[in-house]
Amino acid sequence: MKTLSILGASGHGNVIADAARTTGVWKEIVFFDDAWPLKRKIGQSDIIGCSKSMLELDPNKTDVFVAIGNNAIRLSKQRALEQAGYSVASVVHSAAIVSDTAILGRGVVVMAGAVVNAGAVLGCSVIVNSLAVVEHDCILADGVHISPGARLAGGVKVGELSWVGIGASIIQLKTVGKNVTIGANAAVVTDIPDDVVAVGVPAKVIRHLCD
Ligand SMILES: CC(=O)SCCNC(=O)CCNC(=O)[C@H](O)C(C)(C)COP(=O)(O)OP(=O)(O)OC[C@H]1O[C@@H](n2cnc3c(N)ncnc32)[C@H](O)[C@@H]1OP(=O)(O)O
Repeated sequence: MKTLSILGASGHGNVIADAARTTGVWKEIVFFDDAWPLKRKIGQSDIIGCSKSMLELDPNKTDVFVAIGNNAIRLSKQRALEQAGYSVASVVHSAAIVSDTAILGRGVVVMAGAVVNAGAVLGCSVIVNSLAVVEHDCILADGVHISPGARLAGGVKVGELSWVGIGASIIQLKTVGKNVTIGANAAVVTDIPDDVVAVGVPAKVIRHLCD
């Protein structure tokens, strides 16, 4: 059994460690964070070094995981670790439901109570947070975060680095573009273009991020 080394000793990281423990896949879970050595413990786990010292680990003895909430930073750190030869794990909480026909990329986490249904395809570094629902045939690109309790109906597509806020809903077959933020509790009933913030019921664009 390998160790799981998690980059990012945040609340999010602590939840990922909890999820990883339920799987029984790793013999121990340790953290790396730039708050080390001032901060040395998170939850049940030790923080044993900073982000630089993580690159001294033997890739044969550890899997790695990036637990950073910011989608762009998480994805870029994951790609850097992969380029350095590390194996990036995916973590599926034992109380999540993931269809055998769903496809999960590297560095995905599916938290407690979440459902990922048949034919869904999740890219790398995707977060499916607690109690979120990703229905059949959804396609989530790299670096997407589906927040707690958000629900994506069948065949929804979400572009790279987009964030679907807590409790939001997206009706079937709609497409959310790249680098989009969908606000908490929004109801998405139309396609949403790239690089915008959309909120409300029904969701409307309130900001263009490239302006
Ligand atoms: C485990 C975890 O914790 S995972 C994290 C889960 N967290 C979330 O999902 C948070 C989602 N974030 C939001 O909903 C935020 O409000 C955002 C990102 C949509 C907007 O945040 P900001 O850019 O700071 O916008 P700001 O707060 O300035 O609001 C701008 C306007 O939009 C409105 N607004 C903001 N969010 C929403 C929303 N979810 N629904 C409806 N209206 C909203 C505001 O009332 C404000 O309206 P006004 O101009 O008439 O006063």
